[in-house]
Amino acid sequence: MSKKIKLGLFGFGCVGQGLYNVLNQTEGIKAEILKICIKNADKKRALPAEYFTVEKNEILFNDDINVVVEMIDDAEAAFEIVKTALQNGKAVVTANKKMIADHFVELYELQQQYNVPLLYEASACASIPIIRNLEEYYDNDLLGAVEGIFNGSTNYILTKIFKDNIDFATALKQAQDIGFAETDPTLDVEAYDPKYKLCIILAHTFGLFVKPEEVFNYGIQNLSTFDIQYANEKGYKIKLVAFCRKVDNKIVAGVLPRFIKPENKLYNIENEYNGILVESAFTESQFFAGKGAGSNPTGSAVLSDISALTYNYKYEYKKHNRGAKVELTDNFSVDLYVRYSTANPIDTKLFSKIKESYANTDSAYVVGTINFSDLRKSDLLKRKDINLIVAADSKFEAIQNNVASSKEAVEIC
Ligand SMILES: NC(=O)C1=CN([C@@H]2O[C@H](COP(=O)(O)OP(=O)(O)OC[C@H]3O[C@@H](n4cnc5c(N)ncnc54)[C@H](O)[C@@H]3O)[C@@H](O)[C@H]2O)C=CC1
Ligand SMILES: N[C@@H](CC=O)C(=O)O
Repeated sequence: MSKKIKLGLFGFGCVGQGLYNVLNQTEGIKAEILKICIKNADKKRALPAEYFTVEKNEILFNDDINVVVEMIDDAEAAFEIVKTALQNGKAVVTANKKMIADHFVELYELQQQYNVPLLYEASACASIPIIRNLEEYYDNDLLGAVEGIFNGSTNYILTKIFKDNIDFATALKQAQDIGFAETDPTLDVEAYDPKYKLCIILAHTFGLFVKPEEVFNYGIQNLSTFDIQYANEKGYKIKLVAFCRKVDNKIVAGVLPRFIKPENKLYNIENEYNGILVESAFTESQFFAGKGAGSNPTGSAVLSDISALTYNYKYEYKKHNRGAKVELTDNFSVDLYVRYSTANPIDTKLFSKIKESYANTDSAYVVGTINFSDLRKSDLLKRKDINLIVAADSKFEAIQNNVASSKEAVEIC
């Protein structure tokens, strides 16, 4: 795109205002905001009224606007906006991971059909430039795993709980007030938001398009003081970790809380920061960290995409287009801590090996090896008196034989 960038924005909330700020302060890029489509016309805003409209077609069918930037909090409305913009030959930049994950294949096809770029660096871990790195830097490397902290709000909450002794509800309220949390914060707390980001990462890491429903997510909604005490006694922190990893030529993926030891790079990733570990055959291991939520950091990722459009950058979905033949599997084992109430014991036959167990009058836990596929079918996931946390040194082992191995007796001490 050699001509000057004329922007039409959708949404002027946390990210929209961040983009406005960074555009005003940056040097070099020639981009001008022509119109901003908002939902609520009555809100007081710092810009002159002529910038704003509530009529989306004033942007979507405006011939002077060549780039649409979508930053609203409604995934379905966002999809309609993005689809129409692409169909009208307008390049699109979006921060909306839910919209992308829910409509990934349609969005991929729209880009091919209309030959217009759709860029979304801000959608996965905000200011960390992970998508373009997976596409470009790791073009010819052999990626083995990408995992890390993909959600700023839950990391902020966990940091406040572990470092500042602030309770969950207060920390969540703070994350909402600063603008880190989604409009529906259960998307953060129950790990849907990092799962949407993981769906995006999976496409650019392994060439795999998956529906969000196919990917497992378990958040920090059931975290109790018992779990926090257990972590503190062991010298661990708890972090919500998204992972995708090639195991025996299949891909294991999901989001679950994990106990993190001090020597793990994720241990010192605090507040709204995210951290991403990339493992590949040639680089072996690399680590990226940066702000994963917030107004200017996310605005900066959007700005970077707008800038990339000036040199005609588009995603080529290289791993997918090379014909990557990989699929998701649940057939792997993981070491899991399961905390439950003694009044309602769990079926310990689910574990092929129990490594640790404990019970007091109210609460009990076991740490043991569990088949992920059995876990997904079990009633453990529905119970509110239970919390699941991946053990600190757990590996993802492929299960060669699906027949449950002999169960070891549980010793409650
Ligand atoms: N807040 C953050 O740190 C980050 C947010 N994102 C994503 O960016 C998007 C925007 O997030 P925020 O700015 O935080 O949300 P926000 O709630 O602060 O702002 C969204 C704005 O969009 C407006 N809106 C809703 N529907 C609309 C429509 N049909 N037309 C025009 N305006 C409409 C709302 O009234 C609101 O003002 C979301 O998809 C979010 O997941 C991505 C990375 C980081
Ligand atoms: N709600 C999200 C915002 C950024 O993607 C988060 O907390 O990470």
